[in-house]
Amino acid sequence: MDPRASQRFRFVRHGFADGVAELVYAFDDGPELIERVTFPGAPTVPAEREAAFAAALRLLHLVAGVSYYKAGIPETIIVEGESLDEDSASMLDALYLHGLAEFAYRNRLDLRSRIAFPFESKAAARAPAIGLPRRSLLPIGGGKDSVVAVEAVKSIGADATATWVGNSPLIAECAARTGLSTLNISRELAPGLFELNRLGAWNGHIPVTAINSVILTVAAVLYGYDSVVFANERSASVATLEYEGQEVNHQWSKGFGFEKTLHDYIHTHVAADLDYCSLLRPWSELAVTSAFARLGGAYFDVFSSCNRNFRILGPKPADRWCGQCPKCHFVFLALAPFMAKPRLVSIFGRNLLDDDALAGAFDALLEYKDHKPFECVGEGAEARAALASLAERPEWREDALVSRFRREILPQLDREELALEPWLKPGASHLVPQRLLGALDALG
Ligand SMILES: CC(=O)N[C@H]1[C@@H](OP(=O)(O)OP(=O)(O)OC[C@H]2O[C@@H](n3ccc(=O)[nH]c3=O)[C@H](O)[C@@H]2O)O[C@H](CO)[C@@H](O)[C@@H]1O[C@H](C)C(=O)N[C@@H](C)C(=O)N[C@@H](CCC(=O)O)C(=O)O
Ligand SMILES: Nc1ncnc2c1ncn2[C@@H]1O[C@H](COP(=O)(O)OP(=O)(O)OP(=O)(O)O)[C@@H](O)[C@H]1O
Repeated sequence: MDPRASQRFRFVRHGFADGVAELVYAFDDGPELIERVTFPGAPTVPAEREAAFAAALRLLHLVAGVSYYKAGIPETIIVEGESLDEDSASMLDALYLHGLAEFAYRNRLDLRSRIAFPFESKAAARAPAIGLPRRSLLPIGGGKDSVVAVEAVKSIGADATATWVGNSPLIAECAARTGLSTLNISRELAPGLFELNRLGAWNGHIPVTAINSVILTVAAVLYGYDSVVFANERSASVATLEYEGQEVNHQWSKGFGFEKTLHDYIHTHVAADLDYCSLLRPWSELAVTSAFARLGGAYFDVFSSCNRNFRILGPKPADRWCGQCPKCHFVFLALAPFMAKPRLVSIFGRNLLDDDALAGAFDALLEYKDHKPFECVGEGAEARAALASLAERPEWREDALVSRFRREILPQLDREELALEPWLKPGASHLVPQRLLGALDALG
């Protein structure tokens, strides 16, 4: 079937048995697309958590549907067997619209009039507190951000479990290195999606952090944790570009807007005592790389931020760092001001700032003659501050791209806007609960 020609996207049903969540979708009356998420050693849900678990599972069905909806983007969305309240529908409208903004921009589609989740009731009853134990799930993505958050939580001795979704051996190695208890949740996308892709379905970026966030929300209720503590930095809230009045942010579901929406939604619709937050929210990318250089020594040989490692189907890099993608370029640049040069070069296998062929790639990171890449990279202004600081250091200033920056780009910039120090100061906004505020202090 051709999902592009479909009229309806259907949330068919969801269920949970033997630790496996089954999430079922379909276009029109076409074949069912079934995603499975496996929670290892799942306990029986205690009676006082049953309603919260059902609400979290339903939320997962609705949020994970974005992977499938995007294949056809039909006119009508149908949620079978239940009715949504207005808050749920508007939360989902926002997630699908903003989370698919890059997908829409790159495919030249306008989703603004198309995404409308149906709703019936005005408001749902508020979820009660369910006595969740005081311990945290800490998601691990294999890169520097989660390492920094983990080390901060460890520094205050809080009870926490390193948790990851998917079967990446690289993430497993990082999680083991934390020394915390671990939880690995498996996620199997519906095989039919890959077949639809092969046949020419719409494809592109989806808000995967939202999906991981809700998988961990289900896990928190199931196993008994009172907080899901992500490691999304302040810089993630800044849009990649603006187009026809709409912000397009590759990292939308890592941004503060989504964090606040999901935090509030979980409190009102899942469990009043389950917190969702990001420990790194006050900090820029440069503050995080500076903290990683300080706290992350035990992970230097196992971490990687290169997203090409995390493909399900596509080829993975031979080494931890492909050296070709914007994420490798940005992380190299953002670590350089804070790490001894030989150490940094040995992590990446070569000096990326001494390669003329990467001039255009680094220009985009600086937002010089181009917009920021569609990747998880920091703000153009912080990339410029990092490069300006290297331009003053004898060990870096003669390297090809630093020297080119000094000659060609630096003279066009306002030097007052190139200081590194302001980027190392925290912003005010965060949703970190009282119990974990000490971990926030540990990063300062
Ligand atoms: C690893 C990666 O970057 N994948 C993106 C890539 O996918 P590709 O086709 O090269 O290979 P696979 O990852 O094997 O995926 C195969 C197809 O499966 C579909 N799919 C996959 C995962 C999923 O959760 N939902 C899906 O629908 C999709 O059709 C794939 O083609 O390109 C795709 C198209 O642009 C992207 O959708 C893949 O992105 C993954 C969902 C992914 O995990 N990406 C993260 C690395 C990522 O982008 N993280 C962001 C977080 C931003 C946010 O707001 O959440 C970041 O770090 O900035
Ligand atoms: N497979 C995953 N399972 C669970 N959480 C994940 C997974 N991948 C990423 N995350 C979480 O999503 C958030 C954003 O991911 P991101 O890739 O920015 O972080 P990271 O891998 O820790 O650091 P880096 O920016 O160096 O890649 C982090 O909190 C991270 O822990």
